[in-house]
Amino acid sequence: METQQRAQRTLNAQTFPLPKRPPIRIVHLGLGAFHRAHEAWYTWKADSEAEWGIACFTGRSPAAATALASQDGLYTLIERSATGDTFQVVSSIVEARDGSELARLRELLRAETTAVVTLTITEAGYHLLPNGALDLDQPAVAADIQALRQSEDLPDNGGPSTPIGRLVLGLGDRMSARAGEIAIVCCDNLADNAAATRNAVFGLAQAADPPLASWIAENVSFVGTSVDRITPRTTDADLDIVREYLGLEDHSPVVTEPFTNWILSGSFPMGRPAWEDAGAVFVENLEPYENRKLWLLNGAHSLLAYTGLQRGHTTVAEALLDPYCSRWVQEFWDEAERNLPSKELQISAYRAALLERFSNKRISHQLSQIAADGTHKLRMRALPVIQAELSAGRPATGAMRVISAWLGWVQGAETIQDPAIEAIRAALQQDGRKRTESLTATIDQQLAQDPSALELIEKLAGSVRS
Ligand SMILES: NC(=O)c1ccc[n+]([C@@H]2O[C@H](COP(=O)([O-])OP(=O)(O)OC[C@H]3O[C@@H](n4cnc5c(N)ncnc54)[C@H](O)[C@@H]3O)[C@@H](O)[C@H]2O)c1
Ligand SMILES: O=P(O)(O)OC[C@@H](O)[C@@H](O)[C@H](O)[C@H](O)CO
Repeated sequence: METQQRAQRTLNAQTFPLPKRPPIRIVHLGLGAFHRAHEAWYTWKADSEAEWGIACFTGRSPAAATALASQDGLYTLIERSATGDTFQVVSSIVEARDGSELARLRELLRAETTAVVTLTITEAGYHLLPNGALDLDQPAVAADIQALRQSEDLPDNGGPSTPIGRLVLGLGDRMSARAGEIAIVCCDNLADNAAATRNAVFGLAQAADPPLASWIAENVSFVGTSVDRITPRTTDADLDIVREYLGLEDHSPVVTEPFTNWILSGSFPMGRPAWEDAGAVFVENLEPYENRKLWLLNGAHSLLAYTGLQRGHTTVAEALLDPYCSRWVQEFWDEAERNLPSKELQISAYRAALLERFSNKRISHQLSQIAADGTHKLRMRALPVIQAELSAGRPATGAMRVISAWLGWVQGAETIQDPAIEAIRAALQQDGRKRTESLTATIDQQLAQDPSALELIEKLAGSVRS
């Protein structure tokens, strides 16, 4: 009875009283599930918790901000192991806003107290070309360049619409206010994500406001990271579980696995939380860790998504139970491992741990979620392994199967979310080898010009469906 009465009430600072909230010193763009399971959790768990609060902005829709703001930024983190759930109420997010609230974003970036900007806006959110440069021809980017050119005199509801455009706008304010240096930390699954973010931010500033680009070159530290914690979308059943446990309504709980990893490389000129207290690791050379994670974990995720969906599976754990999918993962991993410093990175143990993590049936990680934005993802998850294997004179069958499975999936999928959707649709109008070539070209032009690669991609397609 008491639980029922409490469940009428929502989780917030009145129903869940806390000590004084920390001051905002971090601005985060991309208020999604992952940020709340990862960086916000590390910030809350660190001993510096009382010093570092986060203001979060959504990317494209206000929904996540509205729900979280109504709870004073508080939310429940459900850590879901194979055997049960544990619950923590995380309080490091002190403000949650829609990304279009530019006045507040600009105010925060003008403040000397703001020391760090972090990003989880998805791979596609950076609008980068396959060569890593900003795609200035993308309509959203071109519109942002125009908006930034009139940033002194923005209309009421005008202004840049992409997270990178909004960030560049705020950096212009920081420059004018002489508020000092700042660190920008990319927490998206991108290869060399510090350079990718620099290319996007610097490229946009250079196109819109060259003096600002020079200021960015001098005053912004781009920090690279490898981020890891499997965090699927929250379901209605999760809301019920939290209500039962907490006795309060929480409209924004997050479900994640117990495993978590954060490796960072770069400097923080205005300071940072003591994230290492919560297990984060700071290294000089990020690349081997990043490759290990992007190729082995994310590469296998994409392989399971495209093969699994074609074979009638819906979650990662289900696909892994399919002996074919599981064999293809091992075959891909063998190839990837050959191109990693295996001993130093303890790849055998890493692979064993991944199998255990993927097999957690209580984490319902939807293959359809992983399948989105394939052209961007495969460039980082499978292509580097293909390139390394081909240059060593090997056929790269395991990694080529990831590309082949993607081709098979796009040819039968009811809905495709991808930044290259127009090129994909055009390719689907073609037949036979021409179709294979055009689809492959949406991922990599060079691979599409390699006849033996195309032959292998076509040959492997049959095995996925059989
Ligand atoms: N979920 C995970 O397990 C996980 C783990 C490691 C890293 N990541 C990284 O975090 C990213 C976000 O994951 P999530 O689970 O929080 O997703 P999510 O869908 O919960 O949130 C994504 C956020 O990015 C914004 N966004 C999405 N597409 C955008 C676009 N094209 N332009 C601008 N903003 C956009 C959304 O509005 C939202 O604020 C992933 O793409 C990945 O790079 C996720
Ligand atoms: O989040 P995405 O869309 O980049 O990729 C889907 C998954 O591969 C990814 O979310 C992993 O679960 C995550 O990277 C694990 O740390």
